[in-house]
Amino acid sequence: MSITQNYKLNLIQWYPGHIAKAEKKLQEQLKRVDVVLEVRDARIPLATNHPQMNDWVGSKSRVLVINRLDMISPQVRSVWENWFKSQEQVPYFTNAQHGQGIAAIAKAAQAAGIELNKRRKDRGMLPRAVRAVVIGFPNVGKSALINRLLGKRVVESAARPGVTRQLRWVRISEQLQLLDAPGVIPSRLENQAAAVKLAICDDIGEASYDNQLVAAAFVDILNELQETHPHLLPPHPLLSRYEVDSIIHTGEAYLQVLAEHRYKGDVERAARTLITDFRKGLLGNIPLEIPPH
Ligand SMILES: Nc1nc2c(ncn2[C@@H]2O[C@H](COP(=O)(O)OP(=O)(O)OP(=O)(O)O)[C@@H](O)[C@H]2O)c(=O)[nH]1
Repeated sequence: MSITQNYKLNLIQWYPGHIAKAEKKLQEQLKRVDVVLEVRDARIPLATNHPQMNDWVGSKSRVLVINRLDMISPQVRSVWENWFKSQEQVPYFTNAQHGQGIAAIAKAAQAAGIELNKRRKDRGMLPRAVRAVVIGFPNVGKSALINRLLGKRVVESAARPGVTRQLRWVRISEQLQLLDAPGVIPSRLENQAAAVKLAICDDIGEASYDNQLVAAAFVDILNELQETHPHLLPPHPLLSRYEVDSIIHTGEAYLQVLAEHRYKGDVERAARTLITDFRKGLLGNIPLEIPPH
């Protein structure tokens, strides 16, 4: 059992109506496509998986995109690659900000079209372009991925989700067309260990939370990983940046010590700085999850 499961975060639940509405919108999008491009955050590939995903995708083809490749080390990428392989899944690693790995995504989606058109031909139907949608948790890089696939900006990156508008198809190639709006997976906050990781990575959408609890959980996760997998982390990431090491402290105690050392005792400022520095990559490439055994 992970340390973070002991945290009771003050995460505000989405209203049930809100979740139902988001799920309905997602279903509307999924209904229209042959292929689902599912985007996850490379720092937390498991917390950015939704327990209902298999049901939603059903028998459609699925391309598993692990985005923010630049935020994990090559070693961490490699252990995830092996783990997904052991689960009989193929992960496609991307950096949607700079365009790495994008061509392989388009190719994988198009490959699904070959099967599709074989079936159509058998039924005497004309071939058509394969239809796809990009889905994922808030802020994982869905819009950036769509824009990269298109090679131009059609979707406002970082636009707030929830605005209803007409679904439109955009053509990526002769063989592939894409819904221009990404599908947002509604947060499920029952799993607090996953929720805290989503909050640390800013992948949780419109929920509010206690910065100090989130920052303390971050330090606890980091300490745990430093003990179990030191070779997968940068050496002493907090000591290097703040001149105070975390390893001898609990997350909560570390915030106090850091606040005293650098922020005149302002614990909230220490917490916000920690989270922001992590999100900006200023602490180095730190994964918050490594594959389970
Ligand atoms: N470092 C890094 N940043 C990325 C990457 N992909 C996207 N981003 C950035 O992450 C932020 C969120 O990206 P978006 O494309 O808006 O994410 P989204 O999933 O569409 O977000 P919502 O609209 O909130 O659901 C933006 O500032 C992007 O520039 C990546 O691979 N690496």
